[in-house]
Amino acid sequence: MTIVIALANQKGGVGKTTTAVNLGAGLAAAGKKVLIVDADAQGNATSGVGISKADIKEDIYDVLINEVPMKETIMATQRDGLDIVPATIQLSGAEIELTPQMARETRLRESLNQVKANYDYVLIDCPPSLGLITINAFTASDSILIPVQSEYYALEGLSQLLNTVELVKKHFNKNLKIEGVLLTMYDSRTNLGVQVKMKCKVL
Ligand SMILES: Nc1ncnc2c1ncn2[C@@H]1O[C@H](COP(=O)(O)OP(=O)(O)OP(=O)(O)O)[C@@H](O)[C@H]1O
Repeated sequence: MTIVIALANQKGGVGKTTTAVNLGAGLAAAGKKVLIVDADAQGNATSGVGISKADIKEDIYDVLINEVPMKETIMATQRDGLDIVPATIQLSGAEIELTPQMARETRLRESLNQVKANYDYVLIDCPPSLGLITINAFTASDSILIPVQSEYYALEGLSQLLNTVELVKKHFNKNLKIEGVLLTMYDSRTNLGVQVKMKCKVL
């Protein structure tokens, strides 16, 4: 059975993309079939797995807005077992374009449902916001892995993130779970690092 995990935190630069790419590559190296869905307009997961922007014909924007079947956007990477649905900067307009559309919260789930049986794991790299794209990711996922950077404002905004999870559970995906908090850029030699780790443990 396929496991779909969203990497999410509306704070920027906490390690969502780095985790998606490395977890994806690690799972593929362990013999699993993995699809990364790049849902961030910066397209860093796309370039992170070695895809050149010039080679992308259709991307996640076309899936969400133009209803292009996801299988037509999937690109193989150089690593066996690791595929990606790429993102480009055109995704930055998608939040606004999705707003008046029918089934705007469930579009990613519906398109993913057509391909996910081909994979053991699907990892969705979310943008640094709690907008419609992140809601689409939560609606399509079994669980959410929350990278938290070990820094001063690490836990700020986490309650908003958890509220969004509750709303998605209530309206679109009652089985959605929190996979866990992943502490990134942790330095055990600093008091701050140790304090953030303790706070994450009591969450
Ligand atoms: N575990 C880590 N240790 C050290 N540096 C890291 C780690 N994870 C990520 N970084 C670095 O932190 C920066 C931000 O990481 P990344 O792009 O993965 O974050 P992000 O949450 O996806 O960002 P955004 O919110 O902009 O999408 C990058 O320069 C990355 O190389």
